[in-house]
Amino acid sequence: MQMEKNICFLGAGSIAEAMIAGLIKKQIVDPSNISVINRSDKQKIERLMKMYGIKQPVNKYQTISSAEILILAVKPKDIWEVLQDIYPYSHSDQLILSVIAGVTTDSITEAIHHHGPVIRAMPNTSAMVGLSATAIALGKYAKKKHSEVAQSILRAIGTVTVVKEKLLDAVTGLSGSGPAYLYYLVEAMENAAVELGINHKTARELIIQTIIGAGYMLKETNEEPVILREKVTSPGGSTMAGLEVLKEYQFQNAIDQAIKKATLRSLELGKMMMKIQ
Ligand SMILES: NC(=O)C1=CN([C@@H]2O[C@H](COP(=O)(O)OP(=O)(O)OC[C@H]3O[C@@H](n4cnc5c(N)ncnc54)[C@H](O)[C@@H]3O)[C@@H](O)[C@H]2O)C=CC1
Ligand SMILES: O=C(O)[C@@H]1CCC=N1
Repeated sequence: MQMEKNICFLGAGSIAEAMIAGLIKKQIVDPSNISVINRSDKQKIERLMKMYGIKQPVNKYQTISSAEILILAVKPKDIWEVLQDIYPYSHSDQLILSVIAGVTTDSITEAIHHHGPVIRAMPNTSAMVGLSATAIALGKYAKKKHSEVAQSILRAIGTVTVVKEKLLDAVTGLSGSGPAYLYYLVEAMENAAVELGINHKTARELIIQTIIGAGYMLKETNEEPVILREKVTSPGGSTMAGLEVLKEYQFQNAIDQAIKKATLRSLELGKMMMKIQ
């Protein structure tokens, strides 16, 4: 059943577009109930209107005040300006759903000057193909019914897991940024493959299927990754030789540090937002 709610996106970047595409493709919301406000880039809005049939707001502030759900999808550096601009038109009957890294529900609540429900989400760019791993956390005024609405919106772009808000920065470092770590790995695998004489197209096909296959193995077999790894690794074989090099270069330590640094950065982004206030 379609959700009969007016949704207004603030920010029309890649995450907003992925969400719009998912909501329409899965018929969760009728395009006529979606509007998008972007600071600049008229062409982008026109493309979104043409592609998805969404509405162009005639009056920005009327659109904001009549929306039942406001989705905040600008970069962290722009959120303070957005909240300053919209707070006189936002009200406590609206659900505010933010996908912005680092920015806490408390700081949003403080900036909008009312006690309406705020939910913070961290999706990832696999949202574009409906496969985001999204985590959400409820702000102090959000209830179960708001969580259900947020989850039905976010399920349009993949899976949704509810976590405590204090974990969302770690989620950002883990699964928000996670696709970038995997793409970085793919870049390295491709370079090595080409140097070894495999053509680029073949290398790409083999790597994609390897990643999909490993992902499915983890999901379908429920085996621990260490067990799956051991099953690939014959004693004295080629995998063991490869893994020894990864150990020598402290691969696991590098991943550990990357996730922790990304988590810290997410926290810093949130604190910067507090300082702007
Ligand atoms: N790209 C990613 O992998 C993920 C991003 N996020 C979060 O989603 C948010 C958006 O990210 P992207 O979509 O990648 O960014 P983006 O840069 O593609 O899009 C942001 C959009 O906001 C618009 N904008 C800026 N100021 C505005 C204002 N005052 N009013 C209206 N629109 C304004 C910009 O013109 C731009 O189109 C970020 O806060 C990011 O932390 C969350 C999860 C994953
Ligand atoms: O890099 C960023 O800040 C955003 C948050 C998670 C993925 N991209």
